[in-house]
Amino acid sequence: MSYAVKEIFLTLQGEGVHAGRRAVFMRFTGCNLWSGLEKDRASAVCQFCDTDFVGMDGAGGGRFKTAADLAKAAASVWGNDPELRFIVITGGEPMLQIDEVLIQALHDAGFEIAIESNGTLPVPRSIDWICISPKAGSTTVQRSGDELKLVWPQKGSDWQDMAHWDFANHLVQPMDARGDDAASAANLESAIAFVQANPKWRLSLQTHKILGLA
Ligand SMILES: C[S@@+](CC[C@H](N)C(=O)[O-])C[C@H]1O[C@@H](n2cnc3c(N)ncnc32)[C@H](O)[C@@H]1O
Ligand SMILES: Nc1nc2[nH]cc(C(=O)O)c2c(=O)[nH]1
Ligand code: SF4
Ligand SMILES: [Mg+2]
Repeated sequence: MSYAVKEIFLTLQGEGVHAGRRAVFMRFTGCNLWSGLEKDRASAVCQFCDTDFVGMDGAGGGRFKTAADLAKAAASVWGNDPELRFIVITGGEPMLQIDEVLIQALHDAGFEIAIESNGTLPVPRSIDWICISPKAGSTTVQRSGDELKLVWPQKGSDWQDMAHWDFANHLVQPMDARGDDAASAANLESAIAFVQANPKWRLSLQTHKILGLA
């Protein structure tokens, strides 16, 4: 199988438990909860997405024929130092494309692998760090992992039920209202109040946006 990749870039992981860590980001094309086209946003299952995952035209993007080719591209973005290689696989929805062959190729290249997934498809435990971000209106089948990251607020999401799923870390991340600063500020305030009331949950900020990183 081949892989459709939007972009591959070096940055710091902005979100969650690994925030601040040097990471290669590999963003796969396509999602099962939104086409990625603005004309479809209002009718999509997931309507708040902050990401362009359409096409293969980003930096380092393209169609990769083999897992080995893709792992080689990721290694070259990391640079020469083989130490502490860390890759975050995201999208779009990366589980539409990731397979064991790719996971093995990235491990062979020395990467510790993290994933950002909406949890609608099972995620293999061969991935080292599983972050699931459930979306209201979809069925989360992947109910275990390292990090549950709930975008907040989300009408129709049952966080009390989620708290019983098998995750090591529980985070709430304020919804970026994409240009509506007042709404973003209200979402942040609401997320802080939620954490103040529910000590099982921690705040995750999108620090890359604060820092002006990709
Ligand atoms: C773009 S998604 C790609 C991975 C996967 N499809 C998912 O939803 O988890 C990456 C992360 O950004 C979060 N996210 C997307 N739009 C957001 C927004 N407007 N505000 C805050 N977080 C957002 C998602 O919930 C997810 O945790
Ligand atoms: N720096 C940075 N950190 C991130 N963490 C999760 C992201 C994502 O889009 O999946 C993301 C992203 O797009 N950039
Ligand atoms: S599931 Fe993830 S990639 Fe898909 S539209 Fe929602 S936030 Fe964006
Ligand atoms: Mg992002």
